[in-house]
Amino acid sequence: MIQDFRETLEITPLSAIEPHRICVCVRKRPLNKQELMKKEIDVVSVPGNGTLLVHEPKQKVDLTKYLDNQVFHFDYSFDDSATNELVYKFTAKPLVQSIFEGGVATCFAYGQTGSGKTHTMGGDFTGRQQNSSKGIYALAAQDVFAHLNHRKFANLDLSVYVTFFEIYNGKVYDLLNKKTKLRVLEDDRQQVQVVGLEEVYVSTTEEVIKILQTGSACRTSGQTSANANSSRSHAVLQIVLRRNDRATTLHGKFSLVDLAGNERGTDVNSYDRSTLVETAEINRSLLALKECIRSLGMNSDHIPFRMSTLTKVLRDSFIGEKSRTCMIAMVSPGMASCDYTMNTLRYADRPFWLFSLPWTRSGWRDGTTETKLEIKTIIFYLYHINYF
Ligand SMILES: Nc1ncnc2c1ncn2[C@@H]1O[C@H](COP(=O)(O)OP(=O)(O)OP(=O)(O)O)[C@@H](O)[C@H]1O
Repeated sequence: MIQDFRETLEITPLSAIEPHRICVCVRKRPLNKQELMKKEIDVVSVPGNGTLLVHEPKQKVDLTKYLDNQVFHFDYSFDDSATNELVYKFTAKPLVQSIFEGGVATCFAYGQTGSGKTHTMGGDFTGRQQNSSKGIYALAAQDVFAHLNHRKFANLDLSVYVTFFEIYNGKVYDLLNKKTKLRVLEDDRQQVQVVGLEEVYVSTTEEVIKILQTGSACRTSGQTSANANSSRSHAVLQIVLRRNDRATTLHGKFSLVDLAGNERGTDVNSYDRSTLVETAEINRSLLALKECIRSLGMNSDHIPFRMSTLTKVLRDSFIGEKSRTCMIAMVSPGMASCDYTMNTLRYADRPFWLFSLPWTRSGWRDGTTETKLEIKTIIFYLYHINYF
């Protein structure tokens, strides 16, 4: 049924859309060896134009079979044939320019365990070996050096630094300094500082790749039902541009975040206390991130960045006119992952949908409270009855 349905779909090639402050994309990975061996059915279709469909085979009471096709829309949707280079071109690449213009950019990889976050950010795997030059981290670094030497930005007199750290169970560990545990402090001007974080000066992509290899090797990992080498922490690579003045003033910052898997407790292989605490902490920080992105998209005056260490250290990403964010939601294509895939898509879909609501526009502030309340109620009611 899925095959027949797919043949009716019109495939649209990828094309760039107008850049905006928050970009939400989805990437489907191919079925892996184990899934192929188990003859798993691929239930995800990506016809292009930002659309992704999840097919759920169902049965009516009279036992006739039918397909329940759930449709999701994003800025971009990448199918299982997309390479890291292609994903990079439409997601993180447009953000590189913004940091040269003095902005703060953030790119998140989000998804279920084993859905391809580390593959996308850090590079493809051959067994346990990762090709770090083919991930979004390295591709972004390469572009940063290309911009640095471009005549348009050469007169800014900038230098490039990197930091690489992980957040595990709400604590920050420096991956470039023997996994030293660091404190996160907020000063009276609400500036968040990770005290003692190693910031390394770099002048070539190769240096960044070396740093990535050293740092990734220290990252906290474990085993889940979907991934034998699962990252249990959020990894953050920051590419920092500083002016070559006496105070090495901050010019722009790009944070590239490989988030821990969004699985529920049932996904992990052991049920000891530490695993449960770890899972609860991961889910809590992902919820905090969602709330911050939603508030950012709604132009809210209050961004709840204190809800978790992850959002605290990324405070700059949610505040300020010049901040730009890209979220890449990864999905596994197999039928067995269907529930998790739906969870990921709903997580990424909801804030995106909210951005187009009237209260996210500047003119909204001028309306009367009663009208605002009425419009909000009607829209929430329509959403509730699945009108959209
Ligand atoms: N687009 C892709 N093409 C080919 N292989 C992929 C793709 N995405 C992921 N994989 C493979 O799937 C496996 C799991 O991917 P990866 O480790 O990136 O998952 P993850 O989302 O980071 O998982 P976790 O949250 O458990 O760390 C790896 O062997 C990886 O090479």
